[in-house]
Amino acid sequence: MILLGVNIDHVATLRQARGTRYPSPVEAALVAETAGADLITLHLREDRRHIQDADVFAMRQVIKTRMNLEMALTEEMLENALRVRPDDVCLVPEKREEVTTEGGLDVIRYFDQVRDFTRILQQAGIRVSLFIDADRQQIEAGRDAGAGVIELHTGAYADAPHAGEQGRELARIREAAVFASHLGFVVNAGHGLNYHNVKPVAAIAEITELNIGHAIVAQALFTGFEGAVREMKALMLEGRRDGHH
Ligand SMILES: CC(=O)[C@@H](O)[C@H](O)COP(=O)(O)O
Ligand SMILES: NCC(=O)COP(=O)(O)O
Repeated sequence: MILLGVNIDHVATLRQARGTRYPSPVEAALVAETAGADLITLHLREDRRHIQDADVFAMRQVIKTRMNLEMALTEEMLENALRVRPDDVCLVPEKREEVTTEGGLDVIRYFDQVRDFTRILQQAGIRVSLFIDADRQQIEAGRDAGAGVIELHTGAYADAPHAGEQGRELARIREAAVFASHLGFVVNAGHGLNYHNVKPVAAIAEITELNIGHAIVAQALFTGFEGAVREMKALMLEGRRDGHH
């Protein structure tokens, strides 16, 4: 089984471009669920460049599957999460000047804070995922911090300039997924996945869930949002079933 988390951040990007009320990320989330999304992911960034606080609260009221809130390691976001009570929180690094999430959370460097946030969120009944690079030491630090889920950052794989580099990055992801799975983690993956590169990642049996957003929202411009979600889910299931690409 491989689950699809549809990240609806960039529906909000289009709305924020003009400050209108449309397109609605909430409407997109409901369409995505109808189209086969197993959960909805949204990233409330500190700079509110796309998802707004109101989107998070509205989403909480209507999502029928699972709500996965991505957030930075800040007190503000922790308070937010405890108010909203998403099903999952994914702790991600944030830098104001970044175009998109550049790397994984440095669990080793911020160990105490990761451990404390993880405990507080888990005590509130929220499952905690750590968005990390495919790195054994980071995975082990995540275990020591008490997290039960990791999401492997697939950006380096997605951005690889040629097949050789892409193959090496895929091998790193596969090894990390096997290692983390043996440690008892639920292993997810995401960032930069699209219709051309998703199948090899979906073929990794230790991966439970892929979080995909930008490519789906982009495809929706041409085929509609429902079709874009259905196509991505179909490719993922194909990749998993075939076990190859
Ligand atoms: C953490 C992650 O990989 C995604 O949520 C990504 O951050 C999408 O949001 P941005 O495109 O704003 O980075
Ligand atoms: N954590 C990855 C995510 O939620 C979506 O990332 P992207 O597909 O928008 O790059």
